[in-house]
Amino acid sequence: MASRGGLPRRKPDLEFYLHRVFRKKSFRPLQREVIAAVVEGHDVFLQASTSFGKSLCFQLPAVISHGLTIVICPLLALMTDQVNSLQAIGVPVQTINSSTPLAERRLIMDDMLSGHPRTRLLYVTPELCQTDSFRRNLSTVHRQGQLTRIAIDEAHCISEWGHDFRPAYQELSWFRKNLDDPAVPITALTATATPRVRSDIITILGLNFAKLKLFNTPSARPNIHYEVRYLQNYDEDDDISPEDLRVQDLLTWLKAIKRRQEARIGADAAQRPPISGIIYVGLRATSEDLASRLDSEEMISAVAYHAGLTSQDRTRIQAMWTSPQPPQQRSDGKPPPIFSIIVATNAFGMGIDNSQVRFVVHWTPPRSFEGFVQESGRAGRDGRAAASLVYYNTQERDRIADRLMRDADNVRNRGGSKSHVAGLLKNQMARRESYQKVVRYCETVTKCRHALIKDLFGDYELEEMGSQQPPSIFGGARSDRLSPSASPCDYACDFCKEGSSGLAKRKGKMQAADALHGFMMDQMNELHQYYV
Ligand SMILES: Nc1ncnc2c1ncn2[C@@H]1O[C@H](COP(=O)(O)OP(=O)(O)OP(=O)(O)O)[C@@H](O)[C@H]1O
Repeated sequence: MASRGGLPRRKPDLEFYLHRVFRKKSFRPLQREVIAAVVEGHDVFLQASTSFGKSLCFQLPAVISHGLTIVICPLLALMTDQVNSLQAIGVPVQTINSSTPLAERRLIMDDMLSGHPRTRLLYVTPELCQTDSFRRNLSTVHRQGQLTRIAIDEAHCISEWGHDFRPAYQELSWFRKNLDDPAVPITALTATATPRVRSDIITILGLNFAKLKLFNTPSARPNIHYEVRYLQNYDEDDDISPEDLRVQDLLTWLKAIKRRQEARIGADAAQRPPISGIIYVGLRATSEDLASRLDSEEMISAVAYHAGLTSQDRTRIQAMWTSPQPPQQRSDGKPPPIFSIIVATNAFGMGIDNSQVRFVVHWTPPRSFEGFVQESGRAGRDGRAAASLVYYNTQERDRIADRLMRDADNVRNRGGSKSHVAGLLKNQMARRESYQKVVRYCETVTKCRHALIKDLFGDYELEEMGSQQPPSIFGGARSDRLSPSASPCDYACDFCKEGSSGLAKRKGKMQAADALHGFMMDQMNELHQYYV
């Protein structure tokens, strides 16, 4: 493990820059080790949960080093966020993207090619890196000895097996092939990558195995209690709709939390800021309906968030969310809420930072396992106890599987060159495989959910590749190495709390629950037909 002792003799004082430039008190676990490896000039692969503080792992080295660090970022909003916060603390940073005026581009390029650039970090899109003129300029900066390193954010976008495949990312292979003698070190960062995606990142970017340092945080977060809430399948004769059933169940769960809080802190409970939670739903309409329904409850303040809102509304909700206000009397005369809930589609997430989210609920099974890990990981970023709930029944399972199947049909019927269609189909297949993992996660009642997440995500393979993890009571240990009586997650999941038979009994509410095996086989066969 890299440590203070592992740094070169005249090692930079990382803490000094952390305090002085970035105004942070201390490194988060593992951050220092990653930064030290980057500063030492290694190729670095970092897979760390949302809000780990991955950006600091290339920003701080860029501030310490001479020369220019190029940062590749897939989203304008992410880029702007990071650039604004760096500018606010006085770091010389620039960005070239679709909205950069020509005159400003010229100034940035002039500085870049000056032989001693003032700019320390230059944020660009992967598409810009494909252009001949930018590549020529980068080669010049490299020949001048001023290209210090390349940081590739959201590196999973490189892989067709990933959930956010972006073809321009694949062309980033140009860096390693062309910027050699000496090779420019590359730092690849992602929150979510399956073993196949990881392997694509390492191979396509040409990361040097001899000099590569790998780091990861466990995909399952130790402070999150993972639970699947099984719902009975709906029958037309039922007098309660699936939606009502879920709302009822959620309200019961929230009321239990409220009671526990009142028992713990008594009358002070009303003075506390509300408990924050996110409910992820599949459709904009559901987000609107559910938010207004929950908001009508006295103990809840709820708001909808989706891509159909105006940008002013989205900004207002994000601001409210990132800096929660103390309890206030509401305009309708209701007492201050105990819970503040955002009912969101997956448009809500990236770059939105609230470390105090206490629960994340998936209203229906998530469509991808990577998405699930990322979204549930928005709970408990402050390290305190939090919960992840997934509502599940086999009807919802099959409905989503059908939708994914239709997506694959659409891709096939869309036409285009053979290789283009093959690439898209590969991506569709990856999506289906990812969804199968969601199904496996939800339907397994014989294993700790933390261990299951790590299995399904391939954490153990990273361990075997020598990846460093932050110290944790169980973060690096294989569950099957523990004694059979111990709870691998310290009772932070429904399996470890209720035991296999308790869980199986709850799952038994779904008729046809035993159809998992058949479902998996059908899915595999269909996938195979598509791919061949
Ligand atoms: N050592 C630290 N101490 C305190 N705050 C930190 C530290 N490192 C990073 N942060 C803060 O944590 C927040 C999340 O950081 P960052 O955006 O880099 O996370 P990330 O790992 O890139 O997450 P995501 O996957 O969501 O992009 C930021 O507000 C950042 O300023």
